[in-house]
Amino acid sequence: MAPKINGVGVSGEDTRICVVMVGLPARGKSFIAQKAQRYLKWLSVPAKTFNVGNYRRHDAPQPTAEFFDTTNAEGERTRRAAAEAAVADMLRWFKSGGVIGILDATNSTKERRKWVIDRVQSEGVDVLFVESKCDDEELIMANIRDVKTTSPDYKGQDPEKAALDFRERIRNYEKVYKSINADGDEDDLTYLKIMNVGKQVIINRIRDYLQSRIVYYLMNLHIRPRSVWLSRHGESMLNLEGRIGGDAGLSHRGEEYALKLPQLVLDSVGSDRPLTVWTSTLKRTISTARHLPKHYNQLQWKALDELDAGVCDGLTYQEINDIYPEDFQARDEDKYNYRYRGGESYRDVVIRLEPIIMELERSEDILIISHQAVIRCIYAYFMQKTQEESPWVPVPLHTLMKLTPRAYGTELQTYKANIQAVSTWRGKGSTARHEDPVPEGGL
Ligand SMILES: O=P(O)(O)OC[C@H]1O[C@@](CO)(OP(=O)(O)O)[C@@H](O)[C@@H]1O
Repeated sequence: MAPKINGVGVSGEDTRICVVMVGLPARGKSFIAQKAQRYLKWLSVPAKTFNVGNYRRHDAPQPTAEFFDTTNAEGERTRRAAAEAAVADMLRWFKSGGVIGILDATNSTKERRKWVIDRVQSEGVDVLFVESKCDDEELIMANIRDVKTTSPDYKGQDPEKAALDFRERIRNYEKVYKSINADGDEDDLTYLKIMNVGKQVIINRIRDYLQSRIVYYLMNLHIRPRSVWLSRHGESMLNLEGRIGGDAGLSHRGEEYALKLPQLVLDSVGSDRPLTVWTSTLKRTISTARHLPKHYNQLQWKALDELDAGVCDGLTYQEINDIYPEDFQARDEDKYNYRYRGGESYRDVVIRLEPIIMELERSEDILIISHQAVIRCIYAYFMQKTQEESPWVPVPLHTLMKLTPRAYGTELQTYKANIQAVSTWRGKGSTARHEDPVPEGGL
């Protein structure tokens, strides 16, 4: 079946792309590869990263810098074998239905790039090179700090010695590194060159829809420190009744949350640095945001409105089960894909949230005040939740969540307002108005 992105089949029955990372060590290649994989999987595009370093570690678990000297024949052989094993695995994975394979390695010479093209294209897979070039010392240093503390190559070693060795390794790569098309003879390659993580980009010969989607996403990434805060609206009058959807105002306790939110945010931000606030267009989120400081910019997004329950809007789960028992059961069986009659599925919500994610990636500090289903979808993007898990993640009312992107994942902190609220979480099969207790996990 043709893969689908944003609900549209991508061009051709068998679009398969090998995204080949290029660049010196400590240039954020793995960060970019991981993010691209996460984004694509969130959009239901089968994507997988093949990290050549992981293959190399089988034979050379903790090599010193001289292993990476190109005059070291043994090192060269081992590295070549690791690249071959990674690409062979990737090609097998493509045969089993993979769509975007990401080859995470330095691929820093023209010869290596030529080899990858020959190997991969002969199997009918297109190649998109993504080079991360960086001469910003601060960024490089941050990456070196990260590597020396997190890389299995230096596990158990003195961090300072590790940093020195890693710098030496980089120098060995620098001796042979050629930026893509630096000599003008790689002009026929399809590539995206990102300088200093987004300050400048060069795009060459991007061919199809899916390639341009990947490129557009990567162009919007930045690595300046920032966080994203998520909160549901305060408890609503319909939440009290256990009714879904609608456009009700806040309950008394919901109003209390709205009043407490500015302090909760301030405690979490740790300074009066302003945030940009995004709400949905529904009353309950706008009311929740209304006591936030005036110097916070506020924006309403239709895309942040709650999952549309169609004919079930305003009903309790018990009423849905009574009137549409087959629908109730179908939703429990496949909650991600179930679309309410005349309404939406979680999959539909992810599709309409895609521009929000893109905008989030471009932005600095943002506070989003939205709804249970929408927050689950955004949370799934940052925390890599599967489609089976995400529609069931508990997202309690009156709780602020802070997500901070880090090199290899997202850090989560939660802040409880300590204002009571009903539970709107519902377990499989249940028709309870307010199910309690709510399982651990999520917020
Ligand atoms: O997908 P489920 O678990 O039904 O949760 C979504 C539901 O959560 C609710 C509350 O029950 O969201 P919210 O109060 O955040 O607007 C409903 O409006 C919505 O239909």
